Amino acid sequence: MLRSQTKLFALGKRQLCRSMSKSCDLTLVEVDDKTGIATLTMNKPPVNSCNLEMMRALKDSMKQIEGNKSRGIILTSSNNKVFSSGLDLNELRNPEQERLVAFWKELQEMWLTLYLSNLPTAAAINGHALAVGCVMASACEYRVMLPGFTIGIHATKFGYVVPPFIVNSYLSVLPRPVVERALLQGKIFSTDEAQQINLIDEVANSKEEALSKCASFIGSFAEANPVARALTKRQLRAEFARTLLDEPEAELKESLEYITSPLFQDSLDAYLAKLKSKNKK
Ligand SMILES: CCCCCCCCCC/C=C\CC(=O)SCCNC(=O)CCNC(=O)[C@H](O)C(C)(C)COP(=O)(O)OP(=O)(O)OC[C@H]1O[C@@H](n2cnc3c(N)ncnc32)[C@H](O)[C@@H]1OP(=O)(O)O
Repeated sequence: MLRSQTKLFALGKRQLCRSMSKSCDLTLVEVDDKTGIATLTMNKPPVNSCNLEMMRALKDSMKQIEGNKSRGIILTSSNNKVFSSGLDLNELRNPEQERLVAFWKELQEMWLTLYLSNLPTAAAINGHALAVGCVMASACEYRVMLPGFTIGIHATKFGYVVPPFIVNSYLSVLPRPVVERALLQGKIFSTDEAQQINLIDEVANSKEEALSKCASFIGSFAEANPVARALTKRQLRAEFARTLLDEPEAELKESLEYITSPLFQDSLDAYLAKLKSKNKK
């Protein structure tokens, strides 16, 4: 702990906060003293799956960064193979009602916090970004990805209906016909394919380069008035966030009904068994 803090200071970075779970720091926030840009690192082994605590940690970290007058947020991962594997599927399997409600509300709030952040946001995608991993990257304003990884929302492949706000995440970066085809096919894109359709903005050859490209993007707003920028962004994005801003309870109800249905639970069982069996072969 002390050694890593010393290293952060040597790099001219301040450690703003750590969101702790019982056994590890779920998120790490470092602010570059020179640029004022905060790097928010997802740090939930093994694959940054988003359970209730992880999404709460992400939301709290983003709010803390906004409150500390940082100039922008770069979202990345401490795992050099996986940016995020999306929702923690164990949260959806035979869920206890109270926890499921808290979990889904946290997903809604985490997404709104990122999508409507007052600050410029960028994702340094240094590993696979699947399902909600892709949704988080798409909620940022800019995406830089390393080669050799995959990104996409493959929900329909394993029997999940894609909720409207997740559709909207895609719609804010991709043209409608591309979104329709990608979601209906459950398409997972390689880095090259993602660049071709503009799901990502740039490719970088290392995490450092990705962080630097994200920082340059955030720096491009240096001349913009932060309040005018934030309010304009909110106006531009409000339409896609409307369902969750106006009717979160209705979206929650619809999702809970679907998640607890035998149809969903059966396909989840089969999918989880397939995922686990991969490691037993
Ligand atoms: C209108 C009605 C609305 C209804 C709405 C309801 C439906 C909502 C659905 C919305 C859509 C999507 C939401 C999601 O995000 S679902 C999550 C989907 N994610 C995945 O399918 C990712 C699966 N994981 C992988 O493909 C790979 O793990 C990886 C990310 C490519 C990494 O590969 P790896 O070889 O490095 O690691 P691996 O050995 O596979 O995994 C390590 C252990 O982690 C477990 N694990 C992986 N991903 C998850 C996950 N998402 N949740 C829980 N657990 C996960 C994996 O099983 C390994 O465990 P173990 O070591 O074998 O025990």
